[in-house]
Amino acid sequence: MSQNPSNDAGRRKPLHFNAFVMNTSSHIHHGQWRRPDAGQTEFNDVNTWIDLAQKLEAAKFDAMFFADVSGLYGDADADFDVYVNEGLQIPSNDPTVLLGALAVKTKHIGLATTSNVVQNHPFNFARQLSTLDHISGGRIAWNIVTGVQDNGARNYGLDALTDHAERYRWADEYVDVTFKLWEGSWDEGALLKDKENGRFSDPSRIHKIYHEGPRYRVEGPHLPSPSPQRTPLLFQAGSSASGRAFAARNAEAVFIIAPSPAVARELIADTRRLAVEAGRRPEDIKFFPGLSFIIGDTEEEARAKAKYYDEYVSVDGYLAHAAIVDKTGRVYPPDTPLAAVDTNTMKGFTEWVSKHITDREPVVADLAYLQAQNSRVVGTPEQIADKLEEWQDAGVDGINVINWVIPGSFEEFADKVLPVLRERGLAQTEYAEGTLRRKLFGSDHLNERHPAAAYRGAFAAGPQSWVEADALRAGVTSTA
Ligand SMILES: Cc1cc2nc3c(=O)[nH]c(=O)nc-3n(C[C@H](O)[C@H](O)[C@H](O)COP(=O)(O)O)c2cc1C
Repeated sequence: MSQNPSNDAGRRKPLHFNAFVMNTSSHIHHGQWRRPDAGQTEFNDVNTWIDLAQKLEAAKFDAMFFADVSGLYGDADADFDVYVNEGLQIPSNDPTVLLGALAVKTKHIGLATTSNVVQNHPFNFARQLSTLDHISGGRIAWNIVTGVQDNGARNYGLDALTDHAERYRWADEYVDVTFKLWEGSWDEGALLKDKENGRFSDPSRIHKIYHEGPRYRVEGPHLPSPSPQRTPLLFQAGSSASGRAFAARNAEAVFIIAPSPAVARELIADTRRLAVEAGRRPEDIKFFPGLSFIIGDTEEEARAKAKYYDEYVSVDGYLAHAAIVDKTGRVYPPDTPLAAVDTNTMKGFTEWVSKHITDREPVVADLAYLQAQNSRVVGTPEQIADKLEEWQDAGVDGINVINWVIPGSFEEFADKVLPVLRERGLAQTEYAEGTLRRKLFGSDHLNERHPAAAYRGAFAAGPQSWVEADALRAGVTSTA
């Protein structure tokens, strides 16, 4: 679908801006934590995050987006010295827990956490996010990830990272359980708080879900009552064929790393096409590339700053982060041609990079190069605004702003770039009222085209015991 980024008056539509962060010292731009102005070394201190969240809210960022991992990157059995030396996502703290603190210290900004299907049982996870959605007044988003680390899988009792296609089947069942709990278990009006008649809730409007699948058996009901959004806003970040199909069915926002607006355009068009095939509309999914900015009042100043940032670059760090392992968990050397890579990890990212480097043989080190160089925009606020217009013309709806240092990168972006973007209509000046989903899509709840909506009101007429549930499933199986 072609996007029309301008409104009737010819002004640009605002892009959404997320601050992309991680509860650790070295997230994306490795080595920068050594800079004197880098505050991310103090990530254990909750005030680092509260201060940042409040600054971002004052600047009208749409959301704070926390990445997360379940273990270490790299070779499954090699030493992990490089990660520890670099502070590369170890030590790191749980973002979902942190959101509880940020929720009470902010009022408007969206709060997105990343959680891998391996790390938490869906019943417990659904309860945690409902609780956070209550605490925050409906500002929670979930970045659904399936994990990319062997070590992350081994931390949860598996021998190795689950096969790529199977990970997405796992994610399908995982989200299915959460959708049943969030959307179907409690009907509207079930919560009474009727002091006179002594009825807290209405049992006829609260349902067990009797979910049974290959990995999970969950009876329900959901323990929390419905939170403002019920289902949190759903982010996703995979871009392989299975990843795009999963996003097309389930995601409301997709985080992409694209080497150029042209590649983003292709990826977006394809995912939107798949969304339509899945019964949704192209505009039901918003796309966010990750970009970082080096901002100068003049071009010379911006270039000089880039040189200074480069002095702190850790090549070892970028290579270690981009390390791609084969299916037995062994790291490919950086000069391995991408055509020779057979991986279970970042399949989509690897495929899209190989497809779009056409002037030479793409190699594993190009993945590190892309993170380090291609995602950065160096220039004056006006030049940055021009670049963002190019991304918007390619169909993106917002930007995940990747930081070099905390809080400086976001302060600079807020002070220097956002005013120029606002003049062009490219950034919001005020928050819209209501939940995060209402701010982005105009309604508190998932729209009726989303698969989770099918569970609304579905369980009153459904099975009322495991015996009935099993019989129903057996019937469905035998007629299938
Ligand atoms: C931009 C981007 C950000 C991601 N962030 C995370 C993350 O924070 N935690 C995580 O476990 N995986 C993360 N991933 C991994 C994806 O969720 C996914 O598991 C991976 O890309 C493999 O899926 P694919 O082959 O479909 O792309 C990210 C991937 C991309 C492209």
